[in-house]
Amino acid sequence: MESGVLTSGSSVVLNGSPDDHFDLPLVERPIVLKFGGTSVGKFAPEIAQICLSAYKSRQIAVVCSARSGVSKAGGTTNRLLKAIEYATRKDSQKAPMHDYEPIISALRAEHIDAARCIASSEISQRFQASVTAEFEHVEEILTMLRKVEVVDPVSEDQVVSVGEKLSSRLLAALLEDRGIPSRYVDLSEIIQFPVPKYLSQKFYQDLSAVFGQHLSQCRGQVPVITGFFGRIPGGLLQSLGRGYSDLCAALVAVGLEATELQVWKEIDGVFTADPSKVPTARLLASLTPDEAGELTFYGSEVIHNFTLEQCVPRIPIRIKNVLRPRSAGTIIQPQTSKDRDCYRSQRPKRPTAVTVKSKITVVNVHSNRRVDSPSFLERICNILAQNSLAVDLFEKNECHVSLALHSKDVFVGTSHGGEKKFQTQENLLRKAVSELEEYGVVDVVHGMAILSLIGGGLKRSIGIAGRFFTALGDNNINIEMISQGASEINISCVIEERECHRALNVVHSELFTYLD
Ligand SMILES: Nc1ncnc2c1ncn2[C@@H]1O[C@H](COP(=O)(O)OP(=O)(O)O)[C@@H](O)[C@H]1O
Ligand SMILES: N[C@@H](CC(=O)OP(=O)(O)O)C(=O)O
Repeated sequence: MESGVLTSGSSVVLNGSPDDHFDLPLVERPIVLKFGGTSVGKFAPEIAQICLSAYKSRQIAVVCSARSGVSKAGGTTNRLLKAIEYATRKDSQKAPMHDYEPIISALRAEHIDAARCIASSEISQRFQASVTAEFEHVEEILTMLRKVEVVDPVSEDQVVSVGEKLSSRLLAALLEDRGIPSRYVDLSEIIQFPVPKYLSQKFYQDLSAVFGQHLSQCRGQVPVITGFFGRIPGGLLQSLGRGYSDLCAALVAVGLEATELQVWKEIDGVFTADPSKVPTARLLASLTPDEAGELTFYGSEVIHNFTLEQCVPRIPIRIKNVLRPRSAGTIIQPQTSKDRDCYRSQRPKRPTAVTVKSKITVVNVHSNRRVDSPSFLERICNILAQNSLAVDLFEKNECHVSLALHSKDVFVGTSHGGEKKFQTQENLLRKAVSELEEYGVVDVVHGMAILSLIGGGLKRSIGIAGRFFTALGDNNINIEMISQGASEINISCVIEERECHRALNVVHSELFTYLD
């Protein structure tokens, strides 16, 4: 088969071995490489080199997020969102510090400056012209928004999508510059079919098939794809939130029946603990999708949940480091339910990783016994649901319930004018607590963290929980709440947030020394 030719596949089978899921022979299935914002922002030439090496031996497709500088917080997406916020402020004409123009000028200058790594002046000029045109369009939208002083989801998406459009244009230009036939692929208006109100798995299956068909047109060229896709009524940002480019890469991988999705970061892969907090943490060669999902949920977000959901059980995901491309990274292998049972029985009887999730509030409700035990639980769940409060850990006995909640702003709807409405979790909690007080004495403890031990082998391991809690106790780390059972691969407890760094290290040296 011709190098770089992509073919789409659309079969979807949810059981059987991973290779049974595909129509295409192995040789025709590409690798999808996804690059995050900080990597594209800092290491575009290194990324071009990675693509070149991969392209020499395989068919590849590339997905890019918007450029960031040192951190995602100061990245293109955040600054475009800030520009929208300034444009729609009611006092935008009056307050010079809320002028969005300096933000746009700086972004334009940075993108033009990024063209420095393109050697060919012709390719560089073409890229720079696209930067100018994209920002002219952004300015037109922002001028309109300044007049109406409110943002609608379509305009928000149009502005935000420019981040991914320009990073993908940059990488496509760089690949062309390095002699790889490449094609910039804009997915920001790819959805031309009815979108259901709730984004179901069927919708994602249809979408990945559409991506696959669209990309099969890149005959003989490496597609460099915007990690932004749309249009979704209500907006991509509002429907999915941040991290959508990981989802996009997963859907591209499914649509192209990729042999592997490689998510390139600035870290070697998944470690036994966050290496920025635990210096002795070790790189894990492999991880099950269940373990990766638990790790992500409980604070170690190395891989986005969306990506896992779409790739599992079909496509392996490999986390790799843009700065150490020769390192094999960490692979998350798809598993069928049969594999899972077999794997669990073979998994070492020890934990895989320890993680911490901060910004936790614990709510304890001691029943006044005005309602019986089952109704007590039902009322509590209703109050939480009515107040849009999600619970991370839940413990109950006959007359006592403890809840651990992660504090974040909660999206509670859109006004008639299209304005997004958020509530801080604190406000939602205050209201919920006043309602819970009808059923008992409520106390609220802020400044907590969830410490979790994750591992496929935990269920069959005797004595691990004991060593986990003893290590904490021996080091005077107080445990506010314990939970084991909701997931058989996770043992969690709630501790004070100020102790979480120490707790991670204490638990790591007690339970992960087998690696030394
Ligand atoms: N178990 C873990 N293994 C690897 N990284 C972890 C783990 N837990 C937390 N992290 C953190 O996740 C981040 C992963 O890196 P990266 O994805 O490149 O950063 P970003 O989230 O800024 O894109 C790092 O900041 C790392 O400290
Ligand atoms: N640029 C988007 C999409 C994204 O997924 O970014 P990253 O791959 O850098 O996490 C965001 O900031 O949310």
